Amino acid sequence: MIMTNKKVADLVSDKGILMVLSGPSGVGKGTVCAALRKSTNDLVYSVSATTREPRQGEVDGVNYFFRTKEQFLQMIADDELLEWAEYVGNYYGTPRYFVEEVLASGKDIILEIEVQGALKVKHKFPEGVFTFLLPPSLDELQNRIETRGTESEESIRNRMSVAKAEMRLLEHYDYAIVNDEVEAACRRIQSILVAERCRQERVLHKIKKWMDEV
Ligand SMILES: Nc1nc2c(ncn2[C@@H]2O[C@H](COP(=O)(O)OP(=O)(O)O)[C@@H](O)[C@H]2O)c(=O)[nH]1
Ligand SMILES: Nc1ncnc2c1ncn2[C@@H]1O[C@H](COP(=O)(O)OP(=O)(O)O)[C@@H](O)[C@H]1O
Repeated sequence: MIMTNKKVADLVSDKGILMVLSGPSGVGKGTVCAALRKSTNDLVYSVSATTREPRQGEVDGVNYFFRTKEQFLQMIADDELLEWAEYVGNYYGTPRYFVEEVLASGKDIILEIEVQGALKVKHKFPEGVFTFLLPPSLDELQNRIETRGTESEESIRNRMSVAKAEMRLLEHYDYAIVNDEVEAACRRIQSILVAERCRQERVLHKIKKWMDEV
């Protein structure tokens, strides 16, 4: 059958984009994701499971699925997690089915996860888009963790030392964004998503197949 009437736009838009957003504790990942959730309807946020205690104001099922260590280990055993990692004494993991469903429905999804988990996702989803959020400076990073007021002195020290190790893994990411100002960081992430939707490799095989058929 001649398929010259088929719309190219329909051809190229099927699966959504998986974006991973990493960055040191306190850089503003949560703040930037919350702003993106408000302003961008077609970007879905993946809610992780964790064994850490909820902070004041955090809601189960919105910020995280708060689980006991036993429950978390059971999720691993049941293969319910796309990836998981231990970070400063707690477990964190991404529920797998939700991510798969969102991508299959054609929507984009953002995973706010630390670097070990991000590298595991990269292995499973090499076509994912890996973005690293950088602080304007290390002093400002420490200042942000301190002003957030959620961590003990020990937790701040641990997070700052992990931060330096995490920033050394920047080379594994596709994009680096400085979170100097929240709105500007959001605009940069939205621009990345727009550009990635047009990335030639995402559509090339479909266009080739279509051209072979017409
Ligand atoms: N690997 C992995 N890391 C996660 C996940 N969810 C959150 N994280 C990361 O775990 C780290 C600690 O998160 P959190 O306790 O909320 O502390 P914060 O970064 O200081 O706000 C951060 O780097 C998060 O991005 C997940 O599902 N998997
Ligand atoms: N661009 C920014 N400029 C100034 N303060 C910021 C900015 N982004 C986030 N913050 C503040 O820094 C602190 C840490 O942000 P948060 O989103 O909790 O970081 P993360 O999720 O990366 O640990 C919060 O108090 C937040 O209000």
